[in-house]
Amino acid sequence: MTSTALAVEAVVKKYGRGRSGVTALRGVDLTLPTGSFTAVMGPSGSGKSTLLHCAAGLDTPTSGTVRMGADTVSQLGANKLTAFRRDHVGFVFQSYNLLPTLTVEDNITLPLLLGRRAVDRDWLDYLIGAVGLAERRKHRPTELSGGQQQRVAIARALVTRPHVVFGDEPTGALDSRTAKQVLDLLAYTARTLDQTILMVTHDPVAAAHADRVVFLADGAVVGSMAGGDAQAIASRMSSLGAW
Ligand SMILES: Nc1ncnc2c1ncn2[C@@H]1O[C@H](COP(=O)(O)OP(=O)(O)OP(=O)(O)O)[C@@H](O)[C@H]1O
Repeated sequence: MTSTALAVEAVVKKYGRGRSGVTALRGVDLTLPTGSFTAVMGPSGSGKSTLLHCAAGLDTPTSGTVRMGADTVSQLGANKLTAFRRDHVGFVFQSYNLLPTLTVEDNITLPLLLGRRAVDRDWLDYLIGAVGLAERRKHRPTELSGGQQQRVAIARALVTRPHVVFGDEPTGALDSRTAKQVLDLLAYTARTLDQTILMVTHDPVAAAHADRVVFLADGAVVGSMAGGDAQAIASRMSSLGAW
């Protein structure tokens, strides 16, 4: 039986109030089974980043609930939310956000250090090997290519064995060949490590690496597609008036 890693239920997000207020999400439901790789696409301003931020506990919905594992994330106060994100959520952003003074290995284990958790050496060795950086573990980020730096960020996102890894345009800064390697790595972690992934992207080629693409328009889910190729995803985006 598949379990649910993330459940977003009836999430509404409003910014501001009154006439200048903006409703960015209008009652979004989204369920991610454990080990699934989901891409979120939609026109500019459709609410993709807002959804990612609310789902990941970076922001709080105006109403509705977000559950991850046994926790109702949307009900946690600020301090508990910070600890929850550190211990149970992984992030991969377009900018790699690595600390330049730390080695590859120390960047990867930083979330454990911050959470005062022990480093599982076997898991660390496995991850460094899986992201193809076994020869680079003592190197610093400036000695690595963009793709290698993003692979460090992916290992760092996985090191806590999070409920969900959230990606915000994780390949936005990479050339297409390197982007493919990073996306293949994300798909591999979903398939072989049962890691659940939610990725926001503008790129149909990137979205095609996911098992499912969810389309947002004007703050609402307007459809989804499983197993579509880049062309099918692009034509669905065109029908939403995205291009
Ligand atoms: N902090 C904020 N204050 C007010 N309005 C906001 C804020 N953040 C987002 N919005 C508005 O909410 C709506 C959704 O924005 P969001 O950034 O989630 O869209 P997006 O689909 O990620 O867009 P893009 O693809 O351009 O990054 C937009 O109308 C945006 O202007």
